[in-house]
Amino acid sequence: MERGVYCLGYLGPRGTFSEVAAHRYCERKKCELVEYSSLEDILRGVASGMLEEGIVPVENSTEGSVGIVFDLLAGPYDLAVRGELLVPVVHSLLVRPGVALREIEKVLSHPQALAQCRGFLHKELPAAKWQECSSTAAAAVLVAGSKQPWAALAPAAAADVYGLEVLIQEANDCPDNMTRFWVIGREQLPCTAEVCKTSLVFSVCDRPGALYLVLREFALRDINLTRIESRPAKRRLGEYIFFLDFIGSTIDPAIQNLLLSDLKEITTGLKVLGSWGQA
Ligand SMILES: O=C(O)C(=O)C[C@]1(C(=O)O)C=C[C@@H](O)C=C1
Repeated sequence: MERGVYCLGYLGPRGTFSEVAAHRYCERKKCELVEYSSLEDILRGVASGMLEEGIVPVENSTEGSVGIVFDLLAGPYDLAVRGELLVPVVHSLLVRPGVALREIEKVLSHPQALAQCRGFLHKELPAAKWQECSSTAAAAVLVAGSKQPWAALAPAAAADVYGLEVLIQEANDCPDNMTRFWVIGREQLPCTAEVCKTSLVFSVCDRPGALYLVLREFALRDINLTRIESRPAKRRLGEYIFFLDFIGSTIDPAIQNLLLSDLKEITTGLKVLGSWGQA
């Protein structure tokens, strides 16, 4: 592939919500968009230097975190969070022209999308089977290429790309459905925006008050936390790592002191994922 100056990886094919996020991000810089069929491949592409950056979904307002991204950032890949974008997510039910709602036997989409439309599917298509695909647009491709009465949950814009029809405009259960995307690069960038966020992942000893002691450091400094979540440490059942986002930048000396000194002493492992301007 001929390489432009700046390659941004996203979850393809054309027509995904990730592509919407990628285009929004690229309004600010000239990008060459490179499509991938898995989030891990995007991170691997960034780590290997094939891509300058990748854009990945990390959190949805209905379904919560995209666990795989957090696991990969905490574990095998030493990558940096450099930005975030919030994208409104409206799932439409797409069919081949002429297919009616009562005929639909199977609904295809990304597992996040199926889950965000769970109520709609139970109510409107209780007998239809669900098939998970690598993305919403990948589901649209399969529906377009099949002779079966199938439907895809995908952005309405994917209908034009793949010659489908929008049967139901909005199938998501929550009207303000929104997904947060992170821009991932290799090195961390200094955040100088008016409001910065910083993300870290840490572990603590299994003893009373261990997590409290970490949170206390933030409370004492009047630092506002914006997200905290535990994920399995993948060693033993009941062992966790914690992901925490807060308002502040790693260029602030007080934050540097907190991360490099105070938190280091009361955690058993600490990795800063980066600072970026709040969306
Ligand atoms: O399949 C897509 O269109 C994507 O961009 C992926 C993805 C996700 O993984 O969360 C992005 C936004 C929506 O939450 C549903 C699916």
